Amino acid sequence: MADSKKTFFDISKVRRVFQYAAPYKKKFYLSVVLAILLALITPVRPMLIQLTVDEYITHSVPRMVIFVTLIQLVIILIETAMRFSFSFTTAWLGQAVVKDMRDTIYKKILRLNLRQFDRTPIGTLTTRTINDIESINEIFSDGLIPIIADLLSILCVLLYMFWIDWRLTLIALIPFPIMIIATYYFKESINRSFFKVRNAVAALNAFVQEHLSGMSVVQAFHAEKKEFEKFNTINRQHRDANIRSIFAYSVFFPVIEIVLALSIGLVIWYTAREALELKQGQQGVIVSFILCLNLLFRPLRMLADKFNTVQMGIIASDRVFSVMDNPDTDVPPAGGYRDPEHRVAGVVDFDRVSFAYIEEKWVLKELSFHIRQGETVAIVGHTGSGKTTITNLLNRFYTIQKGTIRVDDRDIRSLSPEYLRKNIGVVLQDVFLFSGSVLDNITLRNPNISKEQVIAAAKMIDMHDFIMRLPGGYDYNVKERGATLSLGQRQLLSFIRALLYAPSILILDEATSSIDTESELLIQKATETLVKGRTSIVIAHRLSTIRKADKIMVLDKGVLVEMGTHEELMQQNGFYARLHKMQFEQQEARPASA
Ligand SMILES: Nc1ncnc2c1ncn2[C@@H]1O[C@H](COP(=O)(O)OP(=O)(O)OP(=O)(O)O)[C@@H](O)[C@H]1O
Repeated sequence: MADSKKTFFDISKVRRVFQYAAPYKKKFYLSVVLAILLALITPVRPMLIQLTVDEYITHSVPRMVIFVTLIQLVIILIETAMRFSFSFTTAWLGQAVVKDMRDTIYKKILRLNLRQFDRTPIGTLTTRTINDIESINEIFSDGLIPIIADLLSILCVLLYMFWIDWRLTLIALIPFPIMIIATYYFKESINRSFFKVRNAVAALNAFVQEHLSGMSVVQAFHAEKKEFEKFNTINRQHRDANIRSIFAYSVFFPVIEIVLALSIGLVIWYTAREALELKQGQQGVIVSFILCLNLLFRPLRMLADKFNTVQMGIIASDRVFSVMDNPDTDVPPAGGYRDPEHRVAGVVDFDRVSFAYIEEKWVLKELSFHIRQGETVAIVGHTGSGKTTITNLLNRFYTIQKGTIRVDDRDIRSLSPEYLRKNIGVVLQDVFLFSGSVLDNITLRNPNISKEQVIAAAKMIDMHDFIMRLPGGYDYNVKERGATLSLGQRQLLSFIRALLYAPSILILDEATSSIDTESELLIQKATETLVKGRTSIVIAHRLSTIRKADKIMVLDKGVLVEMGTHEELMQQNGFYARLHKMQFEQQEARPASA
C-alpha cells in the first residue's frame, strides 16, 4: 500500500509511459479532440429538452416538437459515433503501446545477465511481461484519457446547470458531500482488495505453474492430499479477496443511486415550491435538470474505479521500468572485439581464476590451466565441485571476480559476447526443447541453415534414420501430445546443432544416467565425431570419453587437484584413482544400462 501511495501521482512515470505513445501522436490527439467534443456535446440534449418543453410543448407547437426531436436523434447518433471512436482510439492506443513495451522488455530480458535469472523467479519476469504491461494498457483504455474526458463532461454539464439556474444547481448539489465521502471509502476499499486479488492471482499462478512442472514428484511421493490442501488455502484467499471487492461495489452503487434520487427529489421540491409561490411553469428546467443530474452521475460513479486503474497502471509501470532499467546486461559498455572473418583457434587459458556466485562464497579458487588448440580435456569431480561453473565462465555467462580467462591469448572480457559465444558450441546435459519441429529445434530458426545441411549433419552422427522414423520426420513436433524425446535423444539433437554451428571450442556436458543402450552407442560415436579437430571441454561421466581425453582435470571443491592422462593419474593413485574406483568401476561393469 505504501508503495502504491508513493507512486500514485508520479508524473515522471506517467510521462515515460506516454512517451511510448509518441509514435502514435495522431491517434493521441484524435482521442483528446474527441474527449473535448464529447464534453461539449453532453449538455446539448438537456438544453434542447428544456427548449422543447418550455417553448414548444407549453405553447403547443407540435411541428417544432417533432423538428427538435429529430435534431436530438441526430445528436444522439453523432454522440454514439464519437463515443465509439473515442473508446476504439484509446483502446487502440493502449494496445499499440503495450505491444511496443512488451517488445522492449523482452529484448531487455534476452540481454540480461544469467545472474539475474538466479535472483529473480521466472514467474516474476513472466508477470512483468504479461500482467503488468496489461495494467499499463488500461491507463489508456480505461484510465487517464477517459478520466480527462469524464471530468470535461462533468464541467460542461455543471456550467450549463449554473447558467440555467445557479440556485437550483446549488440545491441539487447538497447531497454531493455524501457521494464524495462514499467515493473516497469505496476507492480505498477497492484499492485494498485489488491488491489482495492481485497477490492471490500471482500466488495461484505460481503454485499451479510450479506444481504442474513437478507433478511427477508429487505423485511419486503420494503428496496429492497435502498439495490439494495447500492449493485449497490459496484458492480460498483468492475467493475472499474477490468477495471483498464485490461487497464494496455492492454497497457503493446503491449509495450513489440514493444520492442521485436525493438530488432529483431536491430539484423537484425546490422548483415545485417556487412554481407554487411564483405561479410560473418550471417544467422544462425540471426535466432538463433531471437529465443533467443523470449525465453528471454516470461518469462520477465510475471515476473512483478509473482512478484505481490509473494507480495500478502507474505501479505496474514502475515494475516494468525497473526491469527495463536493469543495468546488468551482458553487453560490455565499449562493444568488445570481434573478427567476423575468422573463427578463434581455440586455445583456452584460465589464469588464477576465482569466482563466487554469491559474494565471498568461492566456487572456484585460484584455478589455472592451459588447453591447447584441438585438445580434448575431460573435467571430473564430485557433484558441486565447480565443473559446470568453468563452462559458464568460459561462455561469460557470469563475470569472474579474480584472475583472467583468455581465448587465443585475448582476455574474454575484451571480446564481444556474441563473437565469443559464436565460437563456442555447447551441448548441455539436459537439453531444453522448445515447442516446434525437430528442424526448428536444431536450427533455432536460423534462416542461414538449410534443411539439407541439417540432414547432412544428422547423417554424420547416425541420427537421420532415427529422425525419419518419427511421425513427420524433421517436422515432428517435439512437444506434441506430450510425446517428448528421451534424454539421450534430446542430447543427440543438440549434437547436430553443435555440428552445424561448427564451433572452434566445444563444451559437452555428458548426460549421467537414463540413457538407453542405442542412444548410448550413438552418443559415444557422435562425441568422437564432434570433438574431432576442435578444442573440447567435456564434463565427463563416461569411461570411453575419459580414457580417450588428452588431459583429465580433477576438481575438488573448486580447486584443481590433479591433471594428466588417465594412465598418469591412475599411476599417481591419488584423488582421481579413488574417484575412478568409486564411480567408474561400477559403471564399467554395466556400461550401458537400458
Ligand atoms: N546459479 C548459481 N547460483 C548460486 N550458486 C550456484 C549456482 N550454480 C551453481 N552454484 C553452486 O556452485 C557450486 C558448483 O556448482 P557446479 O554446477 O559448477 O558444480 P558441478 O561440479 O558442475 O556439479 P554437478 O556435477 O552436480 O553438475 C555448487 O555448490 C552450487 O551449489
